[in-house]
Amino acid sequence: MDLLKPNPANSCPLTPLTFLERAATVCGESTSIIYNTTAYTWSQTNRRCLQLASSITSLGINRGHVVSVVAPNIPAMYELHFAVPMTGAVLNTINTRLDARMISVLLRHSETKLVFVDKLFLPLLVQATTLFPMGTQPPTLVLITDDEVSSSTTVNFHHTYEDLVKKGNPDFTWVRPESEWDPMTLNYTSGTTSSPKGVVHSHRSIFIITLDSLIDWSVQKHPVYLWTLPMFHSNGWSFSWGMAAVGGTNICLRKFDVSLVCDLIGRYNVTYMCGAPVVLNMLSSSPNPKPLKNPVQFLTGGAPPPAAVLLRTESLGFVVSHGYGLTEAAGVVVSCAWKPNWNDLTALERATLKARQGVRTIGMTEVDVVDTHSGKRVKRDGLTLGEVVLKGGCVMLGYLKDPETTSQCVKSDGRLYTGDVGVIHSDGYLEIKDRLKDVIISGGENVCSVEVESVVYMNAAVVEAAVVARPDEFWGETPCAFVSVKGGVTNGRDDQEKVVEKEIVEFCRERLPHYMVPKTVVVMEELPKTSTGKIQKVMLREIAKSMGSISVNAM
Ligand SMILES: Nc1ncnc2c1ncn2[C@@H]1O[C@H](COP(=O)(O)OP(=O)(O)OP(=O)(O)O)[C@@H](O)[C@H]1O
Repeated sequence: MDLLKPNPANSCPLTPLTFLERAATVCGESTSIIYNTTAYTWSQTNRRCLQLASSITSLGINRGHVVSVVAPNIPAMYELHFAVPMTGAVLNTINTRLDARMISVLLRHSETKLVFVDKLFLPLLVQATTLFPMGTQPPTLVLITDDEVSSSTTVNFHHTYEDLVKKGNPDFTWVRPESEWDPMTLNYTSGTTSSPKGVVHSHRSIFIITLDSLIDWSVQKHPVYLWTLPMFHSNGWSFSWGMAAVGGTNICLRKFDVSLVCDLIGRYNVTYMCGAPVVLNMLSSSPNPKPLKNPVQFLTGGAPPPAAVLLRTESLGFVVSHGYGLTEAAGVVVSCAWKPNWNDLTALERATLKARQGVRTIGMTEVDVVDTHSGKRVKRDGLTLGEVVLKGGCVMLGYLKDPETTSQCVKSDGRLYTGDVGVIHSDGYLEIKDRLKDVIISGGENVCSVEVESVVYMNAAVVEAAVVARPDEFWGETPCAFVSVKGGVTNGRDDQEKVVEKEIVEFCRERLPHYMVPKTVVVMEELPKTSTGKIQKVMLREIAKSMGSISVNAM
């Protein structure tokens, strides 16, 4: 046995890029991408990506260079997930909801050499490059044109996307990673809790998360996948490469719009889609939502889905799976693995179980909840709070140019500390209670905002809810709920708002211990969201802070 060592036949670097060539062989004539009137087959997608990769190489892009993309979920965005790493370069998909200043910061931080920009975002990109300091070379821009977008440009482009595809060599020998640890992607985090951090993943990590996610979600061969999750959000949780692995059809769309989404589901017989809970909320709280003709698998994650929202969405025919993950782990690494006997429970009981984040996916080595300081695991009693830690092959290489923050997160005990607070139930299932930074400490008691929110969401009038700390002279902090309600409230109608506030406080009093009940309720038209659609608690905390202490005001 001792003589048996890894050999060249089994040490080839793992990379998800090999899925594409296989898809072209196995299902070359099947549809790979549909977007408006454009449709490609897998052999066309393979050829287009090779041609594009060869053209990108001819622009001087080499191993380790960063190539960025600012585009919505259109075919070019999908193809670049293969074409860029096929040149040896690192793919950086930039959030299209960021402003010019932030985009400029990210382009400089990543030392981006080339940017592919969708026509709609061209003015933003041009503005971002004008913010480069004098003497700094801005990246080369490549324009992605689209008949759906009518915006004229005065910028003189040397390259357009389709020209690069056309000019490229279909027999290009793509650049394989020298090691599976070679960097493949760079993603800046959403910036929910701090400034965005540049997460770098290797080919190995993306290979593992892609296969792991397909298995965990039981994705069958030849699915029809609707792109409702932005591909820029943690690489679309790896399903861009995943669809090539299973020969799926990617239905692309520029923008999430409930009626368009419902139309596409029916038109193409969509079988799978993903999105944050906010997407579930939009689908299920639109006026007169129509039940689906055929069930659609929906994977949600990125934020805690309230049981009430799960219940509403499932009643329309969506089969919701719930996963937990973070950019630093490349996608979904914990999921609420469903047990057949849970099907016998009531709809509300099922939704409550499904709102728990669950257990590690098979690709992960360890997921636990530990005391942040000692690193020791907490009791499995569903009550003892601790920090969620992870270990597995899809944990990031680290934050770009930030070894200090990397070592604060990937600690010397070999685990990634997520900054999320959770409990482990006696059946071994994890439940996230909050982010460390969002826990409210009221009169010495820890109040987990997610728990209060899940109760507020059960109120039939509520569309969105977020609970944050309001500073208080007596209690230290008190829970303050921000809500938006069905039909909204008429601007300036204080009496209407007062009724909503009173009703929500009463509703919570009947269902929560006194110290957890929001002492303040603020009704808003719509809650502010981060660029990935998460409710922006930082901003709500500022508003709560500016309201001052209730205890003093009341005196
Ligand atoms: N199913 C889920 N339930 C509860 N929270 C979730 C779930 N999935 C993800 N999250 C939250 O989202 C976080 C990961 O989000 P992401 O990687 O997009 O960046 P971010 O944490 O929002 O931004 P930043 O790190 O810049 O503050 C997790 O750490 C967790 O707090």
